[in-house]
Amino acid sequence: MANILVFAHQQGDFLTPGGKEALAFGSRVASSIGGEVRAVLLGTTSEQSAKEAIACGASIAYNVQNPLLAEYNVELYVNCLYDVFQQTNADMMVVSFDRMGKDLVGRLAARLHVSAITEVVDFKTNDEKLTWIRPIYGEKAFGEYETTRLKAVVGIRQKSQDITEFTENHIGEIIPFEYTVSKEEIVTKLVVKIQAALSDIRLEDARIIVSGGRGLGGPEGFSELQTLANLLGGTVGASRAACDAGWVPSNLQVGQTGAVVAPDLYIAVGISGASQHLAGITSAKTVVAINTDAEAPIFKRANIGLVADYMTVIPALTEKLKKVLV
Ligand SMILES: Cc1cc2nc3c(=O)[nH]c(=O)nc-3n(C[C@H](O)[C@H](O)[C@H](O)COP(=O)(O)OP(=O)(O)OC[C@H]3O[C@@H](n4cnc5c(N)ncnc54)[C@H](O)[C@@H]3O)c2cc1C
Repeated sequence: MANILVFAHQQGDFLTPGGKEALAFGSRVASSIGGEVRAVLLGTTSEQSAKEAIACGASIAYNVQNPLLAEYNVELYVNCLYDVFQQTNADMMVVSFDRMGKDLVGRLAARLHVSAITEVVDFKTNDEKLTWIRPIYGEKAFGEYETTRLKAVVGIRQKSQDITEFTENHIGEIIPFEYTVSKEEIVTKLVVKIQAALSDIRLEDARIIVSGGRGLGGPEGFSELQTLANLLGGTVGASRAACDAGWVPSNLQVGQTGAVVAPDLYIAVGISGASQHLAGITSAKTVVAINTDAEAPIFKRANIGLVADYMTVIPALTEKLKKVLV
């Protein structure tokens, strides 16, 4: 019977959507190949998130209570997850491939000497082989990758799993897990924390995103997008070109190498719509594009398109909305 260990990442007392997705995926694999899901929670002081992990399908939730783990540190997290994996004889580790997962998956797989499979959205089983499915070529195709043995660290693509079907009635056990480390042993130290985001709403959780690209011509344009986003109760995103230019912090980047988002409304302003950008917005419900170039690829993805200069459209739209909403 396979022992599938899931890193159930929590924020405060609750699991993150990514942590729940990883549990949902682990549960699907477990019921398909015959196995059980165990969750590992790092740095928790309350049992609330461990109970949630059990409601999400875990038969055991290992609660690693160490105050040094309260703050994310890649070195500590890899060491601790490695210990839990080895000591619980796990066969496979499932991790959400969110920002933290992108940091962890490769390092953990290297430590464990197992395969790392990233951006996984689905799987198939046949003849004791597992086939992992992940988008390739900027979502234009899906690749299938076989592993002949279970041992692997699997990174689940964000927003790819259904997390609506959990039941509070699932029964499981919370087991405290001892992980000891002294401050002196930690090589990587957090020196300073810099508040980078323009908004408190995480891109991955936002219902409305107003995103800007190189077409804004500079950082000033982003203040206008911020005003519009605030009015709509949303947040600001950006293309890689705008982030690379230093106009906004890189944590606002949407796309293949940035955040994968699934808002109800995505307003792309001065963004051409390169495949790498579109890879981050495949799950956006309604896309509005504002671009001066009628041939820009973003219009193929957009539900509503305006061939116009953003400098005329955004202030007019903001004024109109102020009258209606404020
Ligand atoms: C491996 C790899 C990974 C990548 N990952 C990402 C990623 O995660 N996210 C990402 O975004 N990119 C990514 N890129 C970069 C991507 O290929 C594009 O270069 C980038 O998305 C372009 O950004 P942009 O649309 O802002 O700029 P541009 O392509 O330069 O487009 C600017 C647009 O603004 C329009 N415009 C100009 N003036 C105005 C105006 N006044 N009003 C309205 N519109 C105007 C122009 O017509 C144009 O369409 C990646 C590239 C590689 C190679």
